[in-house]
Amino acid sequence: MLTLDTRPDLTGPDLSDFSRIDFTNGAIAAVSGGSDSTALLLLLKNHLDRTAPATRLLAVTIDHDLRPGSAAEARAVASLCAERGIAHRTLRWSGPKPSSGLPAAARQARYRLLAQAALEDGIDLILTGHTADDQAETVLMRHARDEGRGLAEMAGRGLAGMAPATLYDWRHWIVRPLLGARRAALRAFLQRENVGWAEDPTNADVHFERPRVRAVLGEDDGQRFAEAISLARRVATEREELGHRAAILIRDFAAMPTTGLIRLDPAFAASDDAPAAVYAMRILLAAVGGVPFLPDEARSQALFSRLRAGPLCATLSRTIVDARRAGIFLRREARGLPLAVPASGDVLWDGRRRITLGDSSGALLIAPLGQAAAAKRDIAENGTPSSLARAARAAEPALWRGSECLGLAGESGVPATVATSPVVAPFAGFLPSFDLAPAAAVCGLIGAPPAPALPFRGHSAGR
Ligand SMILES: Nc1ncnc2c1ncn2[C@@H]1O[C@H](COP(=O)(O)OP(=O)(O)OP(=O)(O)O)[C@@H](O)[C@H]1O
Repeated sequence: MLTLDTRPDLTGPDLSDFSRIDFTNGAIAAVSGGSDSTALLLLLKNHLDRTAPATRLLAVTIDHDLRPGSAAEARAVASLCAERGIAHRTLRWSGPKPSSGLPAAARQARYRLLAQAALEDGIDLILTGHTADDQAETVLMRHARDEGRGLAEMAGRGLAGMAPATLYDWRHWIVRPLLGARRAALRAFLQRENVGWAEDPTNADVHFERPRVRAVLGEDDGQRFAEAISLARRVATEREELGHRAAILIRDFAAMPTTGLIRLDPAFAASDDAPAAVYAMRILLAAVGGVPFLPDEARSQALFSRLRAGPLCATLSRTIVDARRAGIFLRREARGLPLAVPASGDVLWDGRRRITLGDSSGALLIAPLGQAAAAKRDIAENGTPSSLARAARAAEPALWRGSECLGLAGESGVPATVATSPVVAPFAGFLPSFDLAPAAAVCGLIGAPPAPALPFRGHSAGR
């Protein structure tokens, strides 16, 4: 099981956090030029020089183009890399910047550009310099949003903080080898090495939430820091354990009788492990609805209690839950399905399907199959109520030429160049390593491609 290493001190050459990472296919170090990521770069370089000097190492700096000094900071990283014989690239976030939610948009752009560099250079592993300080700040910020709950109470899963590894876009592993390190220790290391770093003025700008939390963390004697880290450790362990139990329930009780329709055995609602059942249900609701986040816990609990009480039909997370004697059926609601889009390129459709379209004629469209076309299709006789199977099919993506429906991908009449593959919606963008087990269970259920194995020695996907 992956847990946070909170050793407060580290010295460069003895840093052990790299030793379990599999560098076979090279690594990208995400280096802003700040102290943490500069230390990451030098520690990593030392480690690779000692253990695997032939490893491909690429440092990537994202120039967010938000401050006048950002290009110069990127150049400073480039010259440090040149001195140390490390390949380096700068990628610029060009285009319009939003007037609100800037930190979140910058973060999104940063990951997108890092992934672009990874793709272009054929390296899947990305390392960032997040530290134990970042972790404590993240946990306290999330906790502040969880108003009304005491720090010791059953905490939301977000309080697990950042995972040691997160799969981005179901493709690139982002690993955070310095999560156990304190920023002060990293700065001391850089000072010993005589290497400077850039100070980002936004880090001290109290208009932003993180610098405010950072200031609070610096106020006491490390008490709040220690509490936040130990909370994160505890919640991370609980979250992984709950995920494993939810995965077992999904494997034991869930099936997909037809595309787009999930059936839970009625015994699911009678499960002894109600917390795991609610968690499994939240994950399935998000997956069926094509939503990147889990539905609200309290509403999900209420729905689960009603499921225990008997038949119902309810909607949550864009998913219709239809519980009857034949089973508990989940399907995408018809409301809010995507409008017709031209069939070309690579599309994430409705958050649920990755569609690759080889058509460049411009004559084909992707749109929901719809009720009329679904009514004309044969439905397999497998005990599933045909009305439910048809309703689920109606919300599936189909290929159209004008008003003529060519059918669903994979059917005869649909060009073989059109391929569709299911997506595990709540984890498709970011899959924290805490959640590997339930993600693997949903993958198996809906036939999505498995997540690439964790880049740690001795680990495989799903554990
Ligand atoms: N502009 C950037 N270019 C490349 N990587 C970045 C950039 N900004 C952040 N990162 C990566 O994300 C991590 C966490 O980001 P955060 O914003 O906390 O760092 P920072 O304060 O900008 O810099 P540092 O972590 O180096 O002190 C960094 O350690 C780094 O690995």
